Amino acid sequence: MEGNVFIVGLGLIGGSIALAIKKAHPAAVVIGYDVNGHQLGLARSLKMIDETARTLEDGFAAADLIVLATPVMQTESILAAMPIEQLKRGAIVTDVGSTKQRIVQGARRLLEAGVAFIGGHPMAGSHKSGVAAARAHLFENAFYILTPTDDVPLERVETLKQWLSGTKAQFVVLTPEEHDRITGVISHFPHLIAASLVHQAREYESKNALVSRLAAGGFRDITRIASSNPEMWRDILIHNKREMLALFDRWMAEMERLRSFVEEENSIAIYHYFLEAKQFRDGLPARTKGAIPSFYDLYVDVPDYPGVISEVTGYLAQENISITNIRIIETREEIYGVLRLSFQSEDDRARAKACLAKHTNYATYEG
Ligand SMILES: NC(=O)C1=CN([C@@H]2O[C@H](COP(=O)(O)OP(=O)(O)OC[C@H]3O[C@@H](n4cnc5c(N)ncnc54)[C@H](O)[C@@H]3O)[C@@H](O)[C@H]2O)C=CC1
Ligand SMILES: O=C(O)C(=O)Cc1ccc(O)cc1
Repeated sequence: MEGNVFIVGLGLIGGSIALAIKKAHPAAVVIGYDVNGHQLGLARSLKMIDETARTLEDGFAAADLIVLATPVMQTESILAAMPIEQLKRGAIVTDVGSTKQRIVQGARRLLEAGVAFIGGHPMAGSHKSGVAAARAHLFENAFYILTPTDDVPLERVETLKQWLSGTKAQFVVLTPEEHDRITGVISHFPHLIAASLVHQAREYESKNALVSRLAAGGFRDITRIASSNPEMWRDILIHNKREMLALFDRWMAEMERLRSFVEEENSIAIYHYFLEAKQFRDGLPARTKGAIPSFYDLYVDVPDYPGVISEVTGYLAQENISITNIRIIETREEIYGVLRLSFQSEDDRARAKACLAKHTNYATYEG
């Protein structure tokens, strides 16, 4: 597609969207703006954007597609101040915020003026922030939720999907209310729980320094998301306050129930509690695309020396096994690190496992 795309907020998500748009639409001109001059300069020097806008107004006036990739509170303020009369006729406005009701509500003034605002939320990301962590493939295989209101013609939604086709995400249309309810339970509330578990461990740590040294395995898995950006999550929780409060009530009632099982040493109830949770979790569509993007992961214990990643990827390349994602997980011990390789299919993962067993003695396990 051709035209001007204006991306406001060149961080992890804005940068990744810019890369995906440039990849799919080389003829488009991607213009960027960020209040942080360093992020903006970096995006320009990494060639994620073609131009920088001097002011927000300059960018808005030039754009056929406007992508607001700022933290949710800022997105609300930008929408409130957007000079509607200066927008191009037919321009589409979207955002990438993790919450939707307040943002779509804030965009009502655009919708009332006939501007197509289509709320968006790519359901993938990272605990990292900033443009340096942006990747064109960040959203590959992930769900990308769109929340158009009834006033937006379907054909505009299709145009937006085409603009975003380079994300290789799977689009799902929901109402803003459905979006906030679902993401509340699977994403927002879990961040809160993860942070609270870390607080609990930290309190114990003050009594026994061994706590953090022994914190491994399950604790690290369940608290990974506590390393996310605190400002971003503060704003998300406030935006989705209504759902959070409802979830707090349910969670506390659930904890009371569970507490009583333990207090009464009700082994049958405890066993069933774990069993039912296991059955539901094991049955999540991990083999297809879940709400949290899932891949066929293979964990490889690799010695911590330079070049080990290219060694591993080199063997896989020799056998034409393609990797959709690669990540180094925090080193668990001094000598070994864990490399997480993601594949598109079970078959690719099995081939990779066999390939690495043939060429190396690194332990592998599926995740
Ligand atoms: N980080 C993640 O994993 C995901 C984040 N999101 C959503 O994407 C949005 C952006 O998040 P990230 O890219 O992670 O954050 P980030 O911190 O990496 O980037 C945000 C950028 O917006 C800029 N910014 C802030 N206020 C601005 C303003 N008024 N005008 C122009 N630029 C401004 C900041 O300087 C920063 O460069 C948030 O709304 C978040 O809810 C959605 C999916 C995943
Ligand atoms: O890294 C993780 O597990 C995340 O939770 C990433 C993420 C963060 C915010 C979103 O709105 C969607 C996905």
